[in-house]
Amino acid sequence: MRYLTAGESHGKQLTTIVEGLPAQMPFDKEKINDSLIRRQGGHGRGRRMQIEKDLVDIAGGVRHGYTLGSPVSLIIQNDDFKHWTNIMGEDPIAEDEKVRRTISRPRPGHADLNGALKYGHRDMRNVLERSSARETAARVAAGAVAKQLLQGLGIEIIGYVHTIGGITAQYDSSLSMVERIEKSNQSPVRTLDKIAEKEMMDAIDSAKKEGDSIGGVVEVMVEGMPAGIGSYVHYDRKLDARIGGSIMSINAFKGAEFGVGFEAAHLKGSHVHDEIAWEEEKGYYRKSNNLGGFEGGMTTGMPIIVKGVMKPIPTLYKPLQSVDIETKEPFAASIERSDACAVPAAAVVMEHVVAWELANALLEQFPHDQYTKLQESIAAYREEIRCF
Ligand SMILES: Cc1cc2nc3c(=O)[nH]c(=O)nc-3n(C[C@H](O)[C@H](O)[C@H](O)COP(=O)(O)O)c2cc1C
Ligand SMILES: C=C(O[C@@H]1CC(C(=O)O)=C[C@@H](OP(=O)(O)O)[C@H]1O)C(=O)O
Repeated sequence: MRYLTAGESHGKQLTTIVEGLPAQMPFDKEKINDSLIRRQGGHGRGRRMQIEKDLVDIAGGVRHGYTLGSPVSLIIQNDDFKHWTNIMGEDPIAEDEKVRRTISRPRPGHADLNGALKYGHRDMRNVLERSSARETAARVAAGAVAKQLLQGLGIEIIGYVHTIGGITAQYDSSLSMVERIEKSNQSPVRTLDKIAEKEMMDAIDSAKKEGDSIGGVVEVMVEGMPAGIGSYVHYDRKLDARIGGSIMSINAFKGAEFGVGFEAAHLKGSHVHDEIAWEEEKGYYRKSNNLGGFEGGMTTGMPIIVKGVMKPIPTLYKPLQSVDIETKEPFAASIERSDACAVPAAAVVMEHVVAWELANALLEQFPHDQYTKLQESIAAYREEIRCF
């Protein structure tokens, strides 16, 4: 499976094309809309999210609630476009107007300067429009399709906030998937800890008041993946590496860790490696899950637990020093609007990019043109490894 996204932040629309889905897969557009709405929410978002109401339009690949096996085309309108038609329109504009609207002041921490240098854009709007995390709506749409593929195979996934601005959620690690889904969805900062939730919101509010921004850590949990998905035989087939790469590709994400992750540097092997056991009903399992569901680039069959760290939002009301690329003079950056914290939204994004990698790996290992055949193959494989 593969997908492409197109569209600028203040352009007409975002387009996602998903190719390689099996035919006959139940397809519920409302599930995509639920994911899109979840991504938009969260304490700390800026004014743009009051303008947008992300809803998907299906423009191909689906008929009467089932996939056809042809590319699925997903469209999300940018409601803000109506305010940007002369800035973002495709027709040429008068030279003086162009000069007046040119952005020549790069923001530290964003893609502005590097993108301008690389593509030769003297107007950095040509960079920021596509480097904007508006594109994550298109990725969530693709991931929401992947989630539907996973659900029919008994695989559930949820993302929630672990840390915001140094406040870390404390939650019972034995919380079930259903409890995690409920708590994450009910929380305005998508965390599982009510007490931390209040502190996180306060941290966001005070950063905002100071004209600053904060980042955090997001965790994704997956249940129901069979063991042995991915491969150890080649670097680019290691599923944990692929997931890590896709997490790092989310705007502002700076790292990913599985299970105990970086903490492994301080622990003895006997406190890291998960002992193996077997029972007739569930087959092989681990007595602990310190490695977060991966060994040798393959799933262990235990829940996947993966975290991603998001840096603070780069666009700040509090000015940072930069250099105007026209005058080469230093200036203190000032802005019109921005999120103060988008970690809750990023939890939803990460959930969906991980879902995509899992669905893709399953289809790679069990290639099928028809969804029911994929379901049968996975069921047979589960049975085969249970009594292996
Ligand atoms: C959901 C989400 C919302 C974001 N909102 C903003 C924002 O309002 N302002 C901003 O400057 N950056 C925002 N970012 C981060 C930038 O898009 C990101 O820092 C930028 O693309 C540069 O990429 P890098 O940080 O990965 O190097 C957001 C990121 C995510 C995931
Ligand atoms: C539009 C979204 O996020 C945007 C991501 C973003 C950035 O620089 O990444 C900057 C802001 O855009 P604007 O300048 O239009 O306010 C955010 O609102 C979204 O998440 O849908």
